[in-house]
Amino acid sequence: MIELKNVRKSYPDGNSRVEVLHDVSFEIGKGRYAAITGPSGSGKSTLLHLIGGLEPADTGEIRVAGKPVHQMNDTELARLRLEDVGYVFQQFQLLPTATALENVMMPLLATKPPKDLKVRAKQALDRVGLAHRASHLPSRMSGGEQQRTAIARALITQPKIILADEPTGNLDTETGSRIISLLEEIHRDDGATIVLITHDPSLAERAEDQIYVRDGKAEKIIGVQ
Ligand SMILES: Nc1ncnc2c1ncn2[C@@H]1O[C@H](COP(=O)(O)OP(=O)(O)OP(=O)(O)O)[C@@H](O)[C@H]1O
Repeated sequence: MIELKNVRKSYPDGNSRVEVLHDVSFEIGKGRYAAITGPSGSGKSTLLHLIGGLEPADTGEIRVAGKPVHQMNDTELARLRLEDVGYVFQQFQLLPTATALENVMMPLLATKPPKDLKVRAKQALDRVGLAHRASHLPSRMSGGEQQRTAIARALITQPKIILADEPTGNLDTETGSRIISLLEEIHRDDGATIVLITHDPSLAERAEDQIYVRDGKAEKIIGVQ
């Protein structure tokens, strides 16, 4: 489902460039639940951005759902982000002036919205246990509720892959654990491939695969469960 081959990524640093990822190669199989761990600044978010087509790699090959991300133009990348991948971020990234329901509808408003969009958004909110919060603004919801809304927003496009960047980073331990249980449930019931960045070893251990990023390299530990 996700395949990286000899991927390199650098960023500008003054007059030169600093290479964050050197020659990274690994695969994550269809329907697997993988955790990415590693020290702060090691390149975990960068790796997720490359997989999700948010940023280009310098060199190497990236295939997502069988499609060559490294060869895509902007239109194809936009379609990948819309159709194949759902994102969940540490800071939730909800629109503050929109209700929970409107936030969940948002990804499909940019395209030709399906006629039953509102019904689908309500179902997605119900799925994450938030049917009763549909008309609330993010500021009137707890952190856990905001992250559930963000997960419902990721689910509205029925993505094959969910990329979650430290989704529990702004939550207390118990709320964070419930968010991880929800992602596990989506993985189990929908067969979605989940890639989770976490600093918490106990959360990483709950994943089927672990990818450890350090010194610009990624080492995969296969079949932990
Ligand atoms: N857009 C950018 N421009 C320049 N440097 C960047 C950019 N994005 C990331 N970096 C640098 O790349 C390195 C890796 O960043 P990244 O956010 O991928 O690490 P991370 O492992 O996710 O870190 P953390 O665990 O602290 O979130 C860091 O040194 C960071 O400063």
